[in-house]
Amino acid sequence: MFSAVLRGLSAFHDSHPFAAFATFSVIAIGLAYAALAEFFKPAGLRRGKTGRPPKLPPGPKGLPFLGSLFDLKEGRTDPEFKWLRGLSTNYGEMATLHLGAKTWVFLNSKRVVSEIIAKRGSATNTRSPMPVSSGIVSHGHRRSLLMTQEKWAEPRRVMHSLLSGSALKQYGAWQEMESTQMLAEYLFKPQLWYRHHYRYANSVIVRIALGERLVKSTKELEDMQNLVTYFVNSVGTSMLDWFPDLARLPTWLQFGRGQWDALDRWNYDVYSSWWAPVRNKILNGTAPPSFARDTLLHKDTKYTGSDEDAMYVAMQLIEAGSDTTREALNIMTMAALEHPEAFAKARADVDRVCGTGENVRLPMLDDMEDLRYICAMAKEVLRWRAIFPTTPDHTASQDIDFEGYHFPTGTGFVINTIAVGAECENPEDFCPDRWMDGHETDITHGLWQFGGGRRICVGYRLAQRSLFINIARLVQCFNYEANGPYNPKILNLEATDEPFPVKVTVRSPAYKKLIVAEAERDGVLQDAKLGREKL
Ligand code: HEM
Repeated sequence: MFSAVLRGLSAFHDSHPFAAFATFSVIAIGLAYAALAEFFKPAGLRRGKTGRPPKLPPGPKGLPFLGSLFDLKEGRTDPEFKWLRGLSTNYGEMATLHLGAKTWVFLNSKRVVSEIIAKRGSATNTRSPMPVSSGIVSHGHRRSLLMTQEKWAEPRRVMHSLLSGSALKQYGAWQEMESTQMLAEYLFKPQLWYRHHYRYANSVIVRIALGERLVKSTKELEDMQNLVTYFVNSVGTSMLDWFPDLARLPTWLQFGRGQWDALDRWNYDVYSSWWAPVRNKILNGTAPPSFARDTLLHKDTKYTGSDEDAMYVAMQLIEAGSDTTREALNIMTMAALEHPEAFAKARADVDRVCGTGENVRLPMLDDMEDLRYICAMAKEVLRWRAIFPTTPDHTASQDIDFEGYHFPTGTGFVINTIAVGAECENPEDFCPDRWMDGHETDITHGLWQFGGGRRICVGYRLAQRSLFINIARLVQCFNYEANGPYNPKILNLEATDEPFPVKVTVRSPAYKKLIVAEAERDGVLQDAKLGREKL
């Protein structure tokens, strides 16, 4: 039979050589396409561990092979986030997207986020492989944010002990002191308001992680901020991240590999320049208390990673902790320009608790229970303009059945924070009052901007306290007005220079006096007066 087919093909080739060539080519291309399509089939279209066929929510069809990759790229950078909003209006609470060899289900409502990310957290706590962003540009150590479950458990264990419970009390004093310095910097250099946000955020987390107050030049700080921006922008921009099997090819066949290796080297050098002096002091016994000294490099804590792992854990904490807090304070500034009525209400709340005139004092972290409008404002800042329009994927480590759907192992779940944040009345308005529900002091109650489940942001309590103390003090002491045209939807969060034009002035000479006195008492007045070259 087979030889008869061969004889027939041979005869066809002899009699019609051109037609035969065309036919064979079409067949070969078809077979190659089918083989590749099978090899790169998105995770959500495969059978999972139970062997049952998938049943997924609806979603855009996308292109062959690439799926909706182009839409995702544009959708996450559009200042209006129309595409991300559309996923909710067009497909409902869940929308399935095939992205290269991955399948991500976008969770568009609080209800499904709570069901999948929180209630089923033990089955949705890993991440899909990202060879570039969590491997190549991280010197093979992987970014904690993107680590898969097996790799992540150890760094998460040590980070957790650092950022919860009693440790927060100790950090509170540092947060208040750095915040006082920030107010003084606002006084002396109001035009650099955005840099003061970064110095504050960076200084707090550097002190926690490495034990010392920040002594870095503007250039070093900019390097660090740029590094984070490049890293964040590297996530999902390479085909290797969407087709992780391609990372098994020889490196010379991996398109664009050179630029990722260069980013890795830069990253490694910047990290080492921050880490090495601290490590040396720890080794020769002269280092002050810190997460690095007392946890990562301390023999009693049994941290199982290598020295280099420790560096990546400490430095990633600094990365994750400083840029986000800085960005949130920039969003607060935009809210002050756009919604002066909310700003005035917040100031009245602070004045009620901290007084005015002769008896005025700065708000402290202990005022949180009494300053609930400020707590609500911190939540609204994060809802109103999302720092992360989508969270990283929470990938299923087992098959999941939910409301008639069957999600196979390997399906990723992503919180669409734009759609979820718009589940309220007049979502475009900046309205802290919407959070005055008795849960103001619990920043994750009803708010998914820190992610959720077992991968919830390690630093959310620290971040909450930073936002609280700084929002309370800034609304109390300073006035904001626009200093030129701007677009309220474009925050330029990545900019190292002024992201939008703002004129900041101190509320009155009495507040100037208060800030100077407090900065002097905390011993940070001189630091605040220094030029930005060394702080
Ligand atoms: C406004 C401030 C912040 C926001 C909006 C934010 C947001 C997030 C989000 C969305 C995630 C992913 C969560 C998930 O996958 O469900 C995350 C993870 C993380 N965040 Fe934050 N974050 C902030 C501040 C901080 C701070 C201050 C620190 C450190 C001190 C920090 C450290 C981390 C780390 C280490 C992870 C990785 C957690 C893991 O994968 O297990 N973040 N953050």
